[in-house]
Amino acid sequence: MKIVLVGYMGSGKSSIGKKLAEVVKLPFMDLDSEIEKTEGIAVSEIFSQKGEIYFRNIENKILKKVLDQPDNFILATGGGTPCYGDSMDYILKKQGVVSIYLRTPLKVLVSRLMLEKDERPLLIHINTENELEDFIRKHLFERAFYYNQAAVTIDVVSESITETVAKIILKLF
Ligand SMILES: Nc1ncnc2c1ncn2[C@@H]1O[C@H](COP(=O)(O)OP(=O)(O)O)[C@@H](O)[C@H]1O
Ligand SMILES: O=C(O)C1=C[C@@H](OP(=O)(O)O)[C@@H](O)[C@H](O)C1
Ligand SMILES: [Mg+2]
Repeated sequence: MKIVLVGYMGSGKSSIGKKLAEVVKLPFMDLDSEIEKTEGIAVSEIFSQKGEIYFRNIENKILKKVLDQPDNFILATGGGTPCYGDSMDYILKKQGVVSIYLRTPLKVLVSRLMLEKDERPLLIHINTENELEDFIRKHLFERAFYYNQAAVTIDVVSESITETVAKIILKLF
């Protein structure tokens, strides 16, 4: 089985994906790390040096490369991955792939991302918690159209990473 995690920034795709992969003993891949390996620079540097459009193109190409390989894996995508080009269709049509949307309440995203917003190029212009909440509310509204197409939705609420992993395993295996 190939598992692809989608969802907003801070929903826990990278942390939950890593833990899930350990538990089910499958290789873990993070699309952002794959992009960084290919480009030789950090995602934030790709945004600042080459721009978002360049990032979205390379993200779409590397997603397809990962999905086309024959081995099973757990893949954490980036928050924008399914929302550009034909990426979500490619995920949905790929044989053997189960897509999972980690649906996370706005308040939880705000509190997590307030602590980590400097690591995320789309949030660098944001200063206050109110600004962050407004930004995420609108952005999530636009992006939910893509996330909601995932085969499975897991409500993350505010339980621990281990609990969310257990929830995914119960639903899938
Ligand atoms: N229950 C939880 N599930 C997932 N992440 C959590 C949880 N509680 C706190 N976190 C923290 O929230 C952040 C989620 O970020 P990350 O895994 O990078 O998400 P994403 O890859 O979706 O942006 C991490 O710092 C993680 O440790
Ligand atoms: O939502 C987005 O557009 C992005 C999310 C990030 O990944 P995470 O969702 O893992 O933070 C990363 O791909 C990039 O900063 C853009
Ligand atoms: Mg991530």
